[in-house]
Amino acid sequence: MPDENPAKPAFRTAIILAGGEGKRAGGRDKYFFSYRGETFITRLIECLETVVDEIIIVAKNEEKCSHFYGIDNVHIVSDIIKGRGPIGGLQAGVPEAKGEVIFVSACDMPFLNPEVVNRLFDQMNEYDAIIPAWDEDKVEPLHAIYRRDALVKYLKSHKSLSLRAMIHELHSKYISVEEFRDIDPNLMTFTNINKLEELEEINTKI
Ligand SMILES: Nc1nc2c(ncn2[C@@H]2O[C@H](COP(=O)(O)OP(=O)(O)OP(=O)(O)O)[C@@H](O)[C@H]2O)c(=O)[nH]1
Repeated sequence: MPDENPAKPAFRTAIILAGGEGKRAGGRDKYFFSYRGETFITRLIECLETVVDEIIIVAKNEEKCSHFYGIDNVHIVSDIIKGRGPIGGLQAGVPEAKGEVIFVSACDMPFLNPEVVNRLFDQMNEYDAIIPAWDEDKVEPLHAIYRRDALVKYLKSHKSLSLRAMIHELHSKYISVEEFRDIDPNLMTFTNINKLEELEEINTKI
């Protein structure tokens, strides 16, 4: 008899970390930077809604993101304690996540590629985290997949606000970014814009 109830794929959450001081951007909110008239945060939502079931935006200032209220499957939460960096953002976002697996994204990645995100989800298996890596020293923990339970456990007992310490403690698998060149030849998905000059450059050159 055919299987009438095939295994449902795991519910997927994306967390966009939209806080930070943006010192290198002159104190500006990078998620409101625009690429060709569209804000980074809108571009991220448009990309991620094609590959996850819900999106959680963790904002330093929830009010500033209030125009995203009402978008299907997009939730906005505030940092519980401000100024703790990305780990602080995760402390607010992870408890809200319904997904067993979570894509964690920075807010300053305007060229996020949904196929790359999908491929990361496909690698999950028995690991706590799947982290793209350029080499041993340069890794992409804010363009990575995490198992929710592992994050919950880590965030309950962590002693450091360092992302590097977190991925070191988790059972992480590192994947060379080169694995994604077939779908994103220039690896644009990993581009992150920290400075006004970099913003100007992408809007004039690309
Ligand atoms: N929710 C939340 N996100 C944060 C926090 N700190 C950093 N982030 C996010 O984490 C990502 C990486 O942050 P960075 O670019 O390293 O730091 P930044 O503070 O945004 O920028 P700089 O001050 O220039 O270092 C960005 O998407 C930030 O928005 C925070 O305290 N809360």
